[in-house]
Amino acid sequence: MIIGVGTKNPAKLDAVKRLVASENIDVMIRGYDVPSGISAMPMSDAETRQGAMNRARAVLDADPEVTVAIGMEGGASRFEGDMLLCNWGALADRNGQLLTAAGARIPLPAPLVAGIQAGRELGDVADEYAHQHDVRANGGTIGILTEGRVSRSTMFLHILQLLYGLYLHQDNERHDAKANR
Ligand SMILES: O=P(O)(O)OP(=O)(O)OP(=O)(O)OC[C@H]1O[C@@H](n2cnc3c(O)ncnc32)[C@H](O)[C@@H]1O
Ligand SMILES: [Mg+2]
Repeated sequence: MIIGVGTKNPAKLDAVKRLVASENIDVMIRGYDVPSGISAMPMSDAETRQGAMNRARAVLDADPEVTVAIGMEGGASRFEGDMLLCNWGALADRNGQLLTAAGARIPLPAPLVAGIQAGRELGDVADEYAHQHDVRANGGTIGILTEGRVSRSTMFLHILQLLYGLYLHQDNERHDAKANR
């Protein structure tokens, strides 16, 4: 069985590796450079979730060998005067199932908000803010802002645990429905 992931970003792929290891799932993980179909810096929950769903569907289209596809997308979302870091994941399978789940959210500090409001990508602004290179592929903005307590990979792992749990739950529901017929 092959799990296809709609990214080449190591922080996101690491989250999938950690899920597979912790759940003891016997699969191969493949990363695909697929389009998210949204802007490079999504500015709402709706757009961010759409990006995650688009990536998952695009992976199923890209490789017929993939049985389950995952898309992960990061973005920002306005909430009561704050700009929150927001992240979404999507899981799609060949039976037309499409599940989504969101991750932890924290307000972005003013310098980061100013950067993305000026139309820049958060990853670039975060590099400058933290004086680091390629924050997006390593601990992520959430890692910087939490002093390493929660990395981008750990945040996405949580989303993947939600998705995998939801997927198992759907499966159980289907079996129960069949048994009660
Ligand atoms: O290669 P892909 O999978 O596209 O990975 P990415 O790092 O570009 O991540 P996203 O497209 O999901 O994120 C959309 C934008 O938000 C930025 N971003 C989101 N979350 C971030 C985080 O925790 N740390 C750094 N940048 C982040 C990212 O750099 C992009 O500009
Ligand atoms: Mg991107």
